[in-house]
Amino acid sequence: MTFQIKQEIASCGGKLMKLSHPSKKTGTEMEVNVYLPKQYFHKQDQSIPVLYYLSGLTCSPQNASEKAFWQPQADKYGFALVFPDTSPRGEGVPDDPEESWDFGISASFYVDATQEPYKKNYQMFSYIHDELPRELSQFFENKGNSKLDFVENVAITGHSMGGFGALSAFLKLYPERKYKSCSAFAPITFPSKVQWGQKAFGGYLGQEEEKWKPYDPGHLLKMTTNIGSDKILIHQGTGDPFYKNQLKPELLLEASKGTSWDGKINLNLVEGFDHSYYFVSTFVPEHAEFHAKNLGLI
Ligand SMILES: N[C@@H](CCC(=O)N[C@@H](CS)C(=O)NCC(=O)O)C(=O)O
Repeated sequence: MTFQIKQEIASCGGKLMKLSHPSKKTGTEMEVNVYLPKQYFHKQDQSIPVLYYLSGLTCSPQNASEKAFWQPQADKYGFALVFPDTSPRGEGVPDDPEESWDFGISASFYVDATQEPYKKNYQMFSYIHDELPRELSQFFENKGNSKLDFVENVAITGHSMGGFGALSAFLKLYPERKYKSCSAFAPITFPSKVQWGQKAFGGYLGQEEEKWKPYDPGHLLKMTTNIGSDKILIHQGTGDPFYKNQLKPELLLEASKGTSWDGKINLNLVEGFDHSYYFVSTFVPEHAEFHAKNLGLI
């Protein structure tokens, strides 16, 4: 199984590669964008770390590639970027019976579904955190001047549903130190407590709330022990229409009280910012610096 190169686009000092590949996990062709920073094109002694960016509801890999402005930051510090898709797509992939944009296609919530008819294709947790990094490593092995590290020296971030996906994966895989750092832009922080999350978890994982806990950051904080000085960086705009009813970062802070994550969640409420990429791109430089430090680049 390998990748097809759909397009290679010169961007900033490096190159954006638009790729697609057949996924065993989702049973579909998956699109993914990879940004190779300028350092990739000059021989490096050290391998180049990777930052994964998970997008929000209604997105494809294109939204963040085009308007989050990560590329100059990747060049500044020397990390590569991976922008996966937000769900499986294509013929036969079940969508939301209500035809809403908050569930189904482009709304996978990055979990491994256990419920019919979703479980066949909606295996996004295993796809993103296991299959995709392995496949990318193989594809890029012995290509170009530099080695890319898709598996070990990696960090994760995301926006909205993708912010949830980043928090969830970081905490769920924390015992094995899969991701060196985690940040999020306007994330859904405690999905079990809000309508978007209840609909998604109910549909993909079933109605039993116990089955939601292993993906829910609000519960994972209690199930995972912070072993050092690890912090999570979050920005949330106060003018975001989803802030008070779906995202609710205060719930995460509350849930962290008395746990090993108490005081380790750096929540920045930023006055007036909305939910859009105008907001995301404004705070990308701060998140880039945070991850660059944790990836050992500065
Ligand atoms: N389609 C929804 C908005 C959904 C939305 O805001 N999606 C965010 C992530 S949750 C996004 O990134 N949208 C794509 C974009 O801004 O490029 C609406 O009509 O209200």
